[in-house]
Amino acid sequence: MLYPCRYKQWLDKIVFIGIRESLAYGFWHLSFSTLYRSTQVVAVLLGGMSILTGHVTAEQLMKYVLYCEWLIYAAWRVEDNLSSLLQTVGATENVFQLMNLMPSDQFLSNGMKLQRLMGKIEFVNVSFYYPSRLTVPVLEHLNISVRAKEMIAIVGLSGSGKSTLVNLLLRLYEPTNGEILVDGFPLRKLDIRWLRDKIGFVGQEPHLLHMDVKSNICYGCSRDIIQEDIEWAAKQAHAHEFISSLPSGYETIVDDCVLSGGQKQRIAIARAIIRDPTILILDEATSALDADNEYYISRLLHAFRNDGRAKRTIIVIAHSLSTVKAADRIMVMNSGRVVEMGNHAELLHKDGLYARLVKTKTDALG
Ligand SMILES: Nc1ncnc2c1ncn2[C@@H]1O[C@H](COP(=O)(O)OP(=O)(O)OP(=O)(O)O)[C@@H](O)[C@H]1O
Repeated sequence: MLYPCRYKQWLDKIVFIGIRESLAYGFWHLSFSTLYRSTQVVAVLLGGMSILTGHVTAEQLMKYVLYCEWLIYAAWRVEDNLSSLLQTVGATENVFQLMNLMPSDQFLSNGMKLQRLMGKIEFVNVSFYYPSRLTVPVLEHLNISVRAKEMIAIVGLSGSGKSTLVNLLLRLYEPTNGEILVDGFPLRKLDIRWLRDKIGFVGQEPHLLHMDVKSNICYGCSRDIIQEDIEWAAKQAHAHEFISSLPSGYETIVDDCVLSGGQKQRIAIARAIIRDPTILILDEATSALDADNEYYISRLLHAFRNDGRAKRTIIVIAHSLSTVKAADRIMVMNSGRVVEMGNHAELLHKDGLYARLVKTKTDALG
């Protein structure tokens, strides 16, 4: 009941401010119009009498009325502009407050940069609560070890903590307890920019920026990229064909509303693999793909797994059996804990949660 109550309080506040603003505007316009019109009436009445008595000429009266009108109109405009100016000053203050915010500590401190990242990942007794929900444990005493160049699939019921685990690995949050190690070094001691540069991440809802496809694919990539690299990445992600059919091919301007969910996901996958990351993380990155494209992406993961040169550590949160089967090991999560670990055949044989997930939804596990 806490959230609806707070929401209502804010709505009431907005309504109160809105009513006050409308009343103030109404009062101001009423008084100004009254003053404006009555000035004209008084001027014409008094001026008319003065013309009759011969004190002023009709021409002088007309000039007087016109000057008054201009003056009042100008005063009105000044007031209008002044109130816009005050609103702008208020908004600018907020913008400056945001600009003055300091980056978080992890960006300010210079952490370690390893000579070569191998991609070994360990979670040692990691527990985690989101700062906004300190009473609900999301991960509890997690102990995981992912070997360098291993492909791990994470499956589990919705809300079991799969994305949270990835958020911790990306250091978007710090574990409440325990330690995450990368190549044996504590994650919090590594240079976060350097580490993120070595990680390719595709999230559940990838965002495209309003620029051409080419720039969207190489966005955030620190090495020099040529057109062949971009096309190679797009081909790997099975995006080349649809990109080539766009009006200007790789130069077509796109954004979030122009492409379908599956097309955006394929561009995001191309964006992740063009960086040649040591660690590739896919969080439900194929959820919007049709069966054909899903199959091709799982083949790509297969290729990464089997080709010695392309091998990298891959963590994939997936809902599809074809992707999950491509993994060396499958990690099954339930209520923030790892409840099963093994390959597809071993887990089926175990007849636990994984087997149940496979049985209930033959091709949907995440
Ligand atoms: N930013 C957040 N603040 C508070 N609680 C959160 C936040 N993000 C997730 N949670 C909670 O943490 C729990 C785990 O969420 P998480 O997204 O990690 O699960 P998931 O297994 O990835 O689920 P799904 O498969 O539906 O994506 C859920 O109960 C969720 O409500």
